[in-house]
Amino acid sequence: MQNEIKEVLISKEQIDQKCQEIGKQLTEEYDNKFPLAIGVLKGALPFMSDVCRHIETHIEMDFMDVSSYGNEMRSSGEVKIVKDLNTQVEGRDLLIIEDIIDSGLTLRYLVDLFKYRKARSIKIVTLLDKPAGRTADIKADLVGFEVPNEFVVGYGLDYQEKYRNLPYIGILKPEVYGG
Ligand SMILES: O=P(O)(O)OC[C@H]1O[C@H](OP(=O)(O)OP(=O)(O)O)[C@H](O)[C@@H]1O
Ligand code: HPA
Ligand SMILES: [Mg+2]
Repeated sequence: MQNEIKEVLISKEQIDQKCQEIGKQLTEEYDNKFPLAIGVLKGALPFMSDVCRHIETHIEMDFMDVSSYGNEMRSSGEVKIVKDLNTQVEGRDLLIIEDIIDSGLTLRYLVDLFKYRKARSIKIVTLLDKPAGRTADIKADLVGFEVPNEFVVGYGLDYQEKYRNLPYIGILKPEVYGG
């Protein structure tokens, strides 16, 4: 698996450090507010797991499984809900946890959905932001790292369901995707 990576963009140590910093900020922001932290599966799983362990105030956790990339490197443009929340969001302070904002279509869809469901507040934290990919109008409240306009994998992010278990963020060798 490791020999299929062309370049490590963000190391495990950088990610660990960032999770600590973001956890500290979220602790201050949500102290005594009992927010609902919503992990967007599957990509956000490692980031949510690591960042939540640095939040030192009560939070509730739920998950939404949405998919728009399938096995492709471009968004299909259609966000499919694979699994909805189990929790009512009306009147709640929501913290959406994402691995990456690329086109922004996934988050645009989710934010509109949670507004319609009458959330009290909605904030977005994302490990990665790829501004050059943006087609929808959406911005995160907290961003870990900006990434260039390349397809990245690792730490939750997949190419054809592989590489999610890498501990760092990297770029694949072109031959892996037949480039
Ligand atoms: O800003 P966007 O262009 O919408 O891209 C971001 C979304 O795409 C990926 O999910 P994907 O649909 O691949 O599902 P997955 O998390 O299960 O891999 C990623 O995990 C984000 O949720
Ligand atoms: N890598 C993996 N999954 C993604 C990406 C990416 O760069 N952008 C949106 N989903
Ligand atoms: Mg994916």
